[in-house]
Amino acid sequence: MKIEQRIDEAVAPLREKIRDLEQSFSQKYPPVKFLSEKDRKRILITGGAGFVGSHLTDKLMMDGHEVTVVDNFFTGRKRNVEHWIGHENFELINHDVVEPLYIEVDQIYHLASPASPPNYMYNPIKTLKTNTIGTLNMLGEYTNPTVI
Ligand SMILES: O=c1ccn([C@@H]2O[C@H](COP(=O)(O)OP(=O)(O)O[C@H]3OC[C@@H](O)[C@H](O)[C@H]3O)[C@@H](O)[C@H]2O)c(=O)[nH]1
Repeated sequence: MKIEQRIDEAVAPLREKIRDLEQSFSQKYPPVKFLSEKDRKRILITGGAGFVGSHLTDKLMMDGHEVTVVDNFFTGRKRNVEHWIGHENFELINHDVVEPLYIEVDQIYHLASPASPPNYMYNPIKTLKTNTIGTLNMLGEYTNPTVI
């Protein structure tokens, strides 16, 4: 094998890494208001990758809050919130609300549920667990929560 060919092969993965880095630096987020520490809330949205949750995520992020989305992606999709991934005010956690979650927040929007009837009936027992144990988990983990 020629030396030039060897060099090309060794350099190819580095070129790819540089391209990825350039892309991540040039990534633009939707415009976000600046909120002072006093006004900025830490908000948890369960089911935040779903239809309602992802629009709520957009609104609260653009208002300048810190948003944590918890979703098990049963019906929701990562692509619904992917435009926020990497933003300092945003976090995405793949988690099933039936399991406890320890996280300190000021407000909770609890939207994790298979809302549409076919999804609701796909596994009725799991749906019941999500709606009962999931809600209890959201209510129980916080000292002074506002759960909406
Ligand atoms: O156990 C579960 C079940 C569901 N989820 C998540 O909860 C979210 C629920 O979002 P869905 O889009 O299914 O449901 P939504 O309530 O947001 O909207 C739904 O009701 C209103 C209709 O107009 C919409 O078309 C319909 O999608 C999803 O992201 C899903 O993955 C969990 O995180 N855990």
